[in-house]
Amino acid sequence: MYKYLSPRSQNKNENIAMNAQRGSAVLSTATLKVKPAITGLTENHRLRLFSGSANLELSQEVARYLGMDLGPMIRKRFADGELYVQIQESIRGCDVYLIQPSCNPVNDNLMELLVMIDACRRASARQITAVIPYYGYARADRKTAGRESITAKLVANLITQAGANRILAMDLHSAQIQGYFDIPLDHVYSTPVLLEYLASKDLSDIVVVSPDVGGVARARSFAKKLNDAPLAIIDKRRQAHNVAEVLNVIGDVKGKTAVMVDDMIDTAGTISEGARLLRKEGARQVYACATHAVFSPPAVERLSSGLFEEVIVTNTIPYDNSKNFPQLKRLSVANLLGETIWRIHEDNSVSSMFR
Ligand SMILES: Nc1ncnc2c1ncn2[C@@H]1O[C@H](COP(=O)(O)O)[C@@H](O)[C@H]1O
Ligand SMILES: O=P(O)(O)OC[C@H]1O[C@H](OP(=O)(O)OP(=O)(O)O)[C@H](O)[C@@H]1O
Ligand SMILES: [Mg+2]
Ligand SMILES: [Mg+2]
Repeated sequence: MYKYLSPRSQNKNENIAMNAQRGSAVLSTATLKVKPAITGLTENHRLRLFSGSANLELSQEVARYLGMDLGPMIRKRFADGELYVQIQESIRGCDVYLIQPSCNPVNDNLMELLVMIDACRRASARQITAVIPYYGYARADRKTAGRESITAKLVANLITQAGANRILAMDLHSAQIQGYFDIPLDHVYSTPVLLEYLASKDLSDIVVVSPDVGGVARARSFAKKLNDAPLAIIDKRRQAHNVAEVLNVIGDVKGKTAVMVDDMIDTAGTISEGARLLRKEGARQVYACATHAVFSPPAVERLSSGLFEEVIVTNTIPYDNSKNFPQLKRLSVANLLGETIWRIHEDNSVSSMFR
């Protein structure tokens, strides 16, 4: 499976080494490959990285991995609240990567992404890739009742219409969102980062649990990579928006270490109600893993109430450290995103990172 580097030195002249081994790539110092972005070797296809304001810290980490700086960009608001963006260097003929998760405030962050894409298109960028570590509006992925919008599709239309040529997204809420785009979309997963951390904990007698039906494929794949651990599935219903009700657990959890896996934790209703049921059914320990820490109130209260040994999330969404709680572990997906950007730029396989 793909093995990512621990944060690299900020030395811009440092090279990344890639050593392909049996279809998976292991980064090592054995074979060095100089990045064109650093050396200017392929000047026509220069890679440029820009960040929106949604998660600057993550963008900076990605830039560090790639051994480059974030491109200069002015972003400000006019007196009336409208947004102004100007790229501060020529990007004519460049391959531009715009990093912007559409997290809360979702409409502002989404609009900023659209304006950035439009600015790059009008500045004659050769290719524009929208790097969207967290895709907002993803849960509106179908009509669950009459006269609703499929907003995830609307967002895909907006991003495409703005001028993006390609999307890089991480752990989309549902796989079908890939098909909402008619431009290439690389879908990557935080799994290698989560699994590496779990491996360091040396847990035994694991059962991987999907907290709802939508998470089954994700949990099954996770279980396979955890030495073919058994799978359990929770039957969750929603009688109202933002209200999760768990009915039953399918599978044996008694005496086991339950590792719940989900794409996101929002209000934490799903994961905490699920954990309560797992405890009731005799699970010895409960770990929660999720890529996107949306953490809308009262998530922190629910997650720190003693149901979990640990709550393991990533940094696709920025986190207010004042809301930390003892069980929270935040892992970085910056190197994984950086490696993916590099592979896209170099026309190398992305899927082989996750075999
Ligand atoms: N952002 C959202 N927060 C909470 N619930 C949402 C959001 N966007 C759409 N929804 C609703 O979630 C359910 C999804 O249906 P599932 O069968 O649970 O996938 C649906 O009622 C959406 O309106
Ligand atoms: O923390 P919460 O506020 O409970 O929200 C997070 C949950 O909501 C979504 O599932 P959804 O209800 O869409 O069900 P699905 O995964 O089966 O589509 C998401 O996949 C999480 O499971
Ligand atoms: Mg859903
Ligand atoms: Mg779910």
